[in-house]
Amino acid sequence: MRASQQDFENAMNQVKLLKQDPGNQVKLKLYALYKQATDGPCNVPKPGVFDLVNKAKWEAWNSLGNLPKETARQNYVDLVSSLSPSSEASSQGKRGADEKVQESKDIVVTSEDGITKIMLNRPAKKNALTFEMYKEIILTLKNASTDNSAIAVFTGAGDYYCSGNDLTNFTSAAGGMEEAANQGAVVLREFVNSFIDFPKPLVAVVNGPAVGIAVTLLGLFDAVYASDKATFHTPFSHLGQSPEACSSYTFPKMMGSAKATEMLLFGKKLTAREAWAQGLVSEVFPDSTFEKEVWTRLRAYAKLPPNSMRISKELIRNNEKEKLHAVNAEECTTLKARWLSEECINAIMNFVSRKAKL
Ligand SMILES: CCCCCC/C=C/C(=O)SCCNC(=O)CCNC(=O)[C@H](O)C(C)(C)COP(=O)(O)OP(=O)(O)OC[C@H]1O[C@@H](n2cnc3c(N)ncnc32)[C@H](O)[C@@H]1OP(=O)(O)O
Repeated sequence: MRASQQDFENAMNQVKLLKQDPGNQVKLKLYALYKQATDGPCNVPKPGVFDLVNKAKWEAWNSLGNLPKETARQNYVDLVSSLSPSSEASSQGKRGADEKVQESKDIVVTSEDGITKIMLNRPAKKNALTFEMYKEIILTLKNASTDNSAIAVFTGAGDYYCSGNDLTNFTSAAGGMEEAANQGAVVLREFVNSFIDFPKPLVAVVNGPAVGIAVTLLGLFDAVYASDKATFHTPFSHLGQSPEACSSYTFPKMMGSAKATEMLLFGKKLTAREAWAQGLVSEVFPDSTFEKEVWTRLRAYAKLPPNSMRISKELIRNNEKEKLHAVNAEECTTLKARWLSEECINAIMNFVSRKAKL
């Protein structure tokens, strides 16, 4: 049966009630189907190269070609019903001891042997962080701070630990670049705050290369174990951006300003051993025995008295907490302006159009 105009309007209202952001790709698809169903095939000129958001919307609409209005209306209704509360609920997962505690495509959270393991699971994109992943991690850390685990551990699936921020986060955002930058700064601030405030020992198991925010965040971890295949790269100047995750404070403090400058201003990539020598990494392991050695050690650490570990962490972190929050706020304000700069837009466009890689 074909969707009626009433079904279409109901679906439009349903979209406004979605509790979970369906993600940029779905939002673009919804936009395109809506335009096709109401105006027919794309009939407006292609926006300019710097008008990233409207260009992405135009491309999504234009890609529907001569799809009939009725089919677009039906596809819109079908897409909205696939995002209905029942499917939203199923992506939330269940909680419990020694089992998968959160089921999501890109972040897999398990709890076993007193360890909450948070695995970035987008290996085809080198575990680049989408807006949705930032939000999921905020929720995951909130849950992990009160669950029955003793420690929390981040790692990556596949050959990378994480290639940092997904550079298409801004190019595919619906709603304008300025709006995306505003929202990005709010999400980033909350995301970094959740690391500053996390009350239990937080460990990174860096299984491969780490880029951008995946590196800067390490300054807020309590221990960082790295495979000798891992590298640490913060190419902020290459991207027209500036440091985040409190690294403008933690890196100079940890490694001295001369070494921090090489990383944060000049984008020098460090090997795992160099990162260890700078104090960013606790210990480096041969890749062949990395997983076995590290997880055996972490299982032993997770048996230590949890309250004692939490209280000791609190003593250490409390000396710095206020400062870290202030640095985070300032870095987010600075980055928001950077994201709207020509330097940054050009760098992202070059990556998206495959002209530049690190
Ligand atoms: C709430 C917002 C907060 C923002 C905080 C600010 C954070 C800043 C940063 O993190 S800056 C760092 C950003 N990251 C990068 O600049 C890395 C870009 N990626 C690369 O240079 C390369 O992909 C690589 C060196 C990581 C890996 O190269 P290679 O081994 O040759 O693999 P591919 O390039 O073919 O990658 C495979 C596949 O993954 C996609 N991809 C990889 N990284 C990213 C990324 N960061 N963003 C988006 N997509 C990424 C890549 O495009 C390929 O996709 P494809 O197969 O072509 O569809």
